[in-house]
Amino acid sequence: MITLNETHDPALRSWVASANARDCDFPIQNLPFAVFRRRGGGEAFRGGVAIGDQILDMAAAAATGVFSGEAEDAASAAGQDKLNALMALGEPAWRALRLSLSRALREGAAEQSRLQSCLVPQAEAEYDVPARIGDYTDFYTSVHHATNIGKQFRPDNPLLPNYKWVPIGYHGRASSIVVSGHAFRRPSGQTMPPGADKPGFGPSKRLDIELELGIFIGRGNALGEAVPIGEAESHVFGICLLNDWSARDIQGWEYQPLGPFLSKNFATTVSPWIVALEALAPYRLPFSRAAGDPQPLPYLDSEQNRAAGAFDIELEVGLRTAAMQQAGQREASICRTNYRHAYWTVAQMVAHHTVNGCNLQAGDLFGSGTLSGPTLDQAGALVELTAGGKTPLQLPNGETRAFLEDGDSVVLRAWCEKPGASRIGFGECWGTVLPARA
Ligand SMILES: O=C(O)/C=C/C(=O)CC(=O)CC(=O)O
Ligand SMILES: [Ca+2]
Ligand SMILES: [Mg+2]
Repeated sequence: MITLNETHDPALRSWVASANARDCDFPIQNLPFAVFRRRGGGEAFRGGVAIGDQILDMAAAAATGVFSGEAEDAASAAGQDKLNALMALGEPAWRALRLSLSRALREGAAEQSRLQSCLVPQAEAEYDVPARIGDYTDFYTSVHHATNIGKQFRPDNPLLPNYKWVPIGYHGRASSIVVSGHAFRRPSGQTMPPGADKPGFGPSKRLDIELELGIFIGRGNALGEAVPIGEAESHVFGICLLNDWSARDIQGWEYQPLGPFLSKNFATTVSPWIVALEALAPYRLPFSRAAGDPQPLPYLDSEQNRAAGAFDIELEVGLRTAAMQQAGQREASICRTNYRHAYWTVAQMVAHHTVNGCNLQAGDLFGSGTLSGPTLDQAGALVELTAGGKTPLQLPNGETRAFLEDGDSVVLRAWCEKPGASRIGFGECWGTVLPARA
């Protein structure tokens, strides 16, 4: 059962005044984790918690002695240079730390005097990838994305017959996962142009985005032991934003029969902030199958998953070209959708990934898969939004885009909002395309 507790109370206010602003991503009800340091000072990276426009430095906060019991161990783990130790502690420790943080950051808290000096403005911070990611698995949980992109890659057979039975995924590459703000070079590779009789080589001409959420695994499972769906969420630390940059021309030529390879492993961008699963409790939704679709097999089905397996998370993609940036214009919104449209839930991903005995480890990352919604303006990739490049996007400054051009920056955003609960956000996930290496 998903239960709300005092940390979710929308009436709570923080002594960090900026956290009480109406559209703040990081009110006291959120309390997401990142790894950060002050920019340019040669400081060590350490864990921090977002509160308003500030970061509570967890290494400094733990040293003040304001945390006790289970929260004390969790607070020192949260101050390390990666969050793996905190992730490995498990759900009771995460809950204890969240409760202590919520109490210590509340208006009127006695801890204010000791924690005040542990705040670092987000405007002065830079971030690192928040965990040592041992393994990265990318799922394919939007049936709308699978159908749209399937029509382009496989016109005769867009949605393969396994889709509605198996939460499809592939093993991605962890080494090239970067944090928001990172610029990367356009990849070069082999492509087979339409009508050609042999492949060419060169910079990708169909560089794309994929709007995804990233799911960080907390406590792992032993090799050989499946995680039952009823316990799956206790292995999930939290959720971030993820952009799975994709070179569609390289993908189309290389992907059969083993799936994406060099078309996706040149860069994957994650947001610095990980929103704890507990913070998302007010935004849980029932999960069900449309009439006519098969019910999930028993190992992918539970009462809890049916009652509240899905999440109500609003998602948006913005594109800012080099010309827009030069003119001081903000990004143009190119897609707006919601995570509620996913065909498979987080719990089902964990249960499926481990059903054969595969062991997950603290800090492992799942991609949700591109989160396209049911209508085309809700598509989370350019290849869908532009019908494979045939109908380019018209940008407000008169430019058009079929696929990404050099100098383009893309930002992903997500937030949860509804009457009777506090709005919480995921911050931003930015990446910029640089020209291919000459
Ligand atoms: O349908 C295909 O052949 C490939 C689809 C993808 O691009 C794979 C992927 O990264 C999964 C996803 O983001 O949903
Ligand atoms: Ca993907
Ligand atoms: Mg990628």
